[in-house]
Amino acid sequence: MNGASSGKLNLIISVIGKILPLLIRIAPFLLAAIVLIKIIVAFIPAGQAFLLLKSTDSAAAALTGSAPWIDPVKWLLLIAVLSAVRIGLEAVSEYMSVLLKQRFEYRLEEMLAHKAANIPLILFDQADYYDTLQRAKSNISVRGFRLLELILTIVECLFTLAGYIVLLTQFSWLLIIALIAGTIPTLLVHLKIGEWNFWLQRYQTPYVRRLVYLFELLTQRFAAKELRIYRLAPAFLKEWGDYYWKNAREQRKVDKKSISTRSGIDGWNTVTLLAYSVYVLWVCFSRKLSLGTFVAVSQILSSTQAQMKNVAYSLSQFYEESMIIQEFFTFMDTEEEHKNEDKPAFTGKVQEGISVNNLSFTYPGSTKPALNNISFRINKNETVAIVGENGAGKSTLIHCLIGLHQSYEGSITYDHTDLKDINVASFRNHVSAVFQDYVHYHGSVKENIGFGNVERIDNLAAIEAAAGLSGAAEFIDRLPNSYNTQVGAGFQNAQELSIGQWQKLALGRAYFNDGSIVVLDEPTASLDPTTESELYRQFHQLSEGKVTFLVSHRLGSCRIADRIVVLKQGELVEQGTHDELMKLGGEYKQMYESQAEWYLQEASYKGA
Ligand SMILES: Nc1ncnc2c1ncn2[C@@H]1O[C@H](COP(=O)(O)OP(=O)(O)OP(=O)(O)O)[C@@H](O)[C@H]1O
Repeated sequence: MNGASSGKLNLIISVIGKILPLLIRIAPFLLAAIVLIKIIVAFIPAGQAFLLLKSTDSAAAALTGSAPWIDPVKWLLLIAVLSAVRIGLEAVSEYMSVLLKQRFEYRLEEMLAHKAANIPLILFDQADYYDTLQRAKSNISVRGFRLLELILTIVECLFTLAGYIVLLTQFSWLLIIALIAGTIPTLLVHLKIGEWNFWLQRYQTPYVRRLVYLFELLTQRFAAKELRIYRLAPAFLKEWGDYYWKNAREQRKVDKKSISTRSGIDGWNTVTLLAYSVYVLWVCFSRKLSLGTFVAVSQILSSTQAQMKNVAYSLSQFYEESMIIQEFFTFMDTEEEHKNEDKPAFTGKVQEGISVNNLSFTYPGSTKPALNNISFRINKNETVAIVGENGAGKSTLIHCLIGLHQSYEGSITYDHTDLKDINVASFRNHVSAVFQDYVHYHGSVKENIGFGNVERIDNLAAIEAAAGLSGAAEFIDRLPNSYNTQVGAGFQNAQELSIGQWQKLALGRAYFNDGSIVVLDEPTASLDPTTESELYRQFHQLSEGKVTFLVSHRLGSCRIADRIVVLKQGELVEQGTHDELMKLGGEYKQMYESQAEWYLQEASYKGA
C-alpha cells in the first residue's frame, strides 16, 4: 500500500475511532438494533437469488411437465415473503435511525457550542478561528450522521456481498477474484473524486464566509440604513456576485472532472460486466448447468457489481466526510481558557489593592503591542478612569485586568495573588461589566436585566431596583407588558428599543449583578444628558465599596474617579487625580481642555 492510500485509510480509521465510541455512549441499544437489522437484511438478496434459481429450474421442469406447476409458485411465494420481511425490517430500522440521528445531532452541536463558549476570547479576533469554526460547524450534525449511514450502508453491502460470494463459490472462484479486482479502479476513482471535493471546500471556506457576510449585509437589519443612504447595495451585490461565480466556476471545474472520470469508470464496469456474463455463459455451457443457474448467477453478477460500486462510492463519500469531520475534531481540540479550577477562589472583594506590573499585550498576528510595559496601582474601593485617544489600548487593558485576555506578559495581582492563580469562575462571579459592545438579548426585559445574575433571575423586586438605578425603570413601565415585554426586532410580538434604552438595560444588568469589581467601558455613550448626569450623580451607589474601572471619552465624567490613567499608543503616559493631571499640563490637560473649549464656544455662540 503506498503512502497516499495508507494516509486515507488512517484517516478513515481515526474518524471511525472517534465517531463510533461517541455513538455507543449516546445510544448503545439503538445502535446495536440498527446494525443487527442491517445484517439480517443484507443476507436477504442472496437468499432471494437462491430461491430464484430454484423457481427458474422448477418452472422449466413444470413447463416440460416433469414437475407440478405448484412447485415454482411455492418458490415465488418464498421470494415474496423475504421481500415483505425486508420491507418491515427496513421500516423499523429507518424509524430507529431517526431516533439515533436526533440524539447524535444534539450531542455534536452541544459539543461545538460548549467548546465555542469556553475557548479564549482572543480567538474570536482571528480569521483562522472563524475558518475552522465555519468548517467545523458546516452541517456538522447532518454530516456526523451521514458518516453513520455510510458505515451502515458499507456493512450492509459487505454482508450482501458475502452472501453472494458464498453462492458463487459453488460456481467459479475465478469469477469471484475477477469481480473483486474489477472493483479496485472504481474505488480508487471515487476516493479521488472525494478528495477533489474536500480540497475545494477547504480552499473556498474564506470565500464562502465572505459570501455569507455580503449576503447578510444585503439582507439584515444592521446594515439596512447605510445601504440605503449611501446606495451601497449595487456594489455589494456585485461583489457578492463575483464571489458567487468565482466559487461556482471552481466547483464546475471539479464537477466536470468528476463527471467525466465517473463516466469513464462506468464504461469500464459495463465492459467488465459483459466479459463476466460471457464467461458465465461459457461455464454453464461447458459444464451443462441448468437454466436456473445461468439466470441466478447472471442476476448475482449484476447485483454484485452494483453492490461493489455502492461500497466504493460509500467509501469515497466516507473519506470525503471524514476529512470534513476531521475539522470538527480539530476544532474540538482547541485549547480552552485556563479556568484555574485547582486554584484558590477569589476572596470576593479587593481588600488592599490591585497592582499592575510591566503589563504588555500583543494581539496575535500583530507586530505592535497594544499594551506596552504598563505599571500602576489601584487601592481598594477606588474608581480608576482609563482615558486616551481611540486605539490607545483602554479596552485591551480592561480585558486583561478582568482576565478575559490571559496571554499577557507582566503581572496583575489582586491583593497579593496573581490573577493567573485565582479560580476564574469565582473571580468572574464578582465582576459586573458594561462593555462598549454590550449585548442586546432578544428576550424579555426581565431577562435582559436578570442575566446579570442568573441565579437570582426570578427576583423581580431586585430587577426592578436595578432598573431604577440604571434609569431603565421609566421606559419599562411604559412598555406593553412591562418587565415581560419581549424586546429585539426580528422576533414575533417583540418590541425594538432605542440604542439608549438598550444601554440602560445593560447598565441594569451591572447593577443587578452587584459585583465587587465593576467595569464600565463607555457606559453612557448612548444616554441622554439627563440620564447621564443622573447616573454620575448616583455613581457612588454603583461603586461604593468596590473597585471600578471606568473608560470614557467624556473627560468631565472622569472627575469622579480617584485616579486617572492616561494611555497613548499602548503606553501609560500619565496618572494621577484630575487636579494633579491638570497641574501637570500634559496629555490629559490637552484632551480635557479641547473638550471643554467646545462647550465654552457653544456657550458663547448661544450668548451672542
Ligand atoms: N482583535 C484585535 N486584533 C488586533 N488588534 C487589535 C484588536 N483589537 C484591538 N486591536 C488594536 O489594539 C489597539 C488597542 O485597541 P483598543 O480597543 O484597546 O483601543 P481603545 O483605546 O479601547 O480604543 P477606542 O477608544 O476606540 O475604543 C488598537 O491599535 C487596535 O487596532
